[in-house]
Amino acid sequence: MTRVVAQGTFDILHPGHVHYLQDAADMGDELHVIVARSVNVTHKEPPVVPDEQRREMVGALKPVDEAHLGHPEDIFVPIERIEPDIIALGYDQHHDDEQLEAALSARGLDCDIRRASPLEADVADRLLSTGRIIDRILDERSE
Ligand SMILES: Cc1cc2nc3c(=O)[nH]c(=O)nc-3n(C[C@H](O)[C@H](O)[C@H](O)COP(=O)(O)O)c2cc1C
Ligand SMILES: Nc1ncnc2c1ncn2[C@@H]1O[C@H](COP(=O)(O)OP(=O)(O)OP(=O)(O)O)[C@@H](O)[C@H]1O
Repeated sequence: MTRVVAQGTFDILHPGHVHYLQDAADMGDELHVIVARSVNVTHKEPPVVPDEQRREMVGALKPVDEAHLGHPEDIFVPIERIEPDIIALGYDQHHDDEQLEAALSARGLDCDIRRASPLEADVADRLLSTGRIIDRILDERSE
């Protein structure tokens, strides 16, 4: 039984998220997703959708066995509980693979770090990022 963890903000869902989660699910037998708390999304605009609602939507996706809300202060607490064999980072996630592996080892956690693949837009009109969806809403719905 290989347990995989994926993680991210997942504010407004789109097919890039589904692709990432399917890719992560294909790395093992059971997929757990850690949904970042709004307070920890500091590297970009914070999410619009509340924490628990994002967790609920991610948990409803086919590749996902269980969705968890992240810890507010210590990102290694959910990892200690879930005990994954693999952590699947998204293709563009800012975490440094080696630093993350070292921090996990320092906490006595032994997991493989892998990178998922990107889903690129095949037609110009596909919206494969939450930021692009929000930009489109602002363009088309503002007076
Ligand atoms: C191994 C790992 C564990 C994480 N655990 C948590 C957590 O417990 N709580 C949380 O708020 N975010 C957690 N995160 C999410 C990061 O904070 C996160 O990558 C970022 O805020 C989400 O941004 P993104 O959607 O642009 O990747 C975790 C990330 C990684 C790589
Ligand atoms: N087009 C995509 N292809 C593959 N993975 C994706 C794609 N878009 C997002 N992901 C992955 O989904 C996870 C959650 O991403 P996140 O919630 O930051 O969405 P986002 O659409 O990239 O957001 P934003 O546009 O605000 O940066 C990350 O691991 C990210 O790499």
